[in-house]
Amino acid sequence: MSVLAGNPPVALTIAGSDSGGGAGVQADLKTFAAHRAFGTSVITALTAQNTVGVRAISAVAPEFVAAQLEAVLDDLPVAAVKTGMLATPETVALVARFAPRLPNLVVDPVLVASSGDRLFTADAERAYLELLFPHAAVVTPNLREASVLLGRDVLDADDAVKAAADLAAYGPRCVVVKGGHLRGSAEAVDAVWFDGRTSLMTAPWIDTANNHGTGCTFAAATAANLAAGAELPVALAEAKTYVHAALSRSASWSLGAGHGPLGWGPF
Ligand SMILES: Nc1ncnc2c1ncn2[C@@H]1O[C@H](COP(=O)(O)OP(=O)(O)O)[C@@H](O)[C@H]1O
Ligand SMILES: Cc1ncc(COP(=O)(O)OP(=O)(O)O)c(N)n1
Repeated sequence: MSVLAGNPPVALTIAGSDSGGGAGVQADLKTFAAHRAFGTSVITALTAQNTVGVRAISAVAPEFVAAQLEAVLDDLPVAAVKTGMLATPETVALVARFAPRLPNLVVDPVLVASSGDRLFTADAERAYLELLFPHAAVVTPNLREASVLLGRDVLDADDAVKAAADLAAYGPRCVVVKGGHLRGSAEAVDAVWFDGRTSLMTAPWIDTANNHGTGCTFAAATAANLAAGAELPVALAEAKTYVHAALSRSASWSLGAGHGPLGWGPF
């Protein structure tokens, strides 16, 4: 048994609960643990969800989200933060007010689950752009989220490159437009805008239906790497490698009738 010398880095997820354990807070805490970060959580919504879809959502009142944030931040040395499902524009505004206390802020603007179920108030997405993006170290929309945020189609790698640059105008230090829903390529391609330049980040494509929670896992791994002191480009590259490994581990599992979870480890 190995014993850690000193304290582990502390990471915080501000996100919704996925009862099925594949996405949301559950995915984030498992990802933090796999990175040897001490995970803390502020829950913004409960979802009754499984590998097939989302059956019901109950948003947590913003005052109670604030109470959770105060409790964690008043006591624990949080070194990086990931936001996932924030559910309502009121909660986006609240998290933005806490931004000065949220170091290394990774914003995954969760709007719609891959199952097609909405996870954020319709037509209120500008709250993300105007209130939260300016505080982010990195924002990580998928293709559909980039489309909704920009009000135009983002369908292929060229569109993703342009979208990353356009979203950067809202003030985050870095933008990753994730290409996990691009089809017909041997590679999983993401567009990254950083320091005024756009590049592509790639990994071999894993052919599996067990892809529920890839976005949560990527953002949480990035936050865990930042909490451990990694520079942003390294944090992103290592998160990409980790998602690939986690997808490989669970590729042949059959947990649930729909899109199954990732193998975060140590399985
Ligand atoms: N089948 C796959 N094989 C390899 N990488 C993947 C696969 N699906 C998604 N990814 C990667 O997982 C990360 C999350 O992307 P994506 O699935 O688009 O996010 P979301 O879950 O938010 O829709 C990205 O780095 C993407 O390239
Ligand atoms: C509670 C909760 N949060 C986030 C998601 C979306 O997860 P994500 O990894 O972005 O994507 P998919 O698994 O839907 O592809 C969720 N479903 N539930």
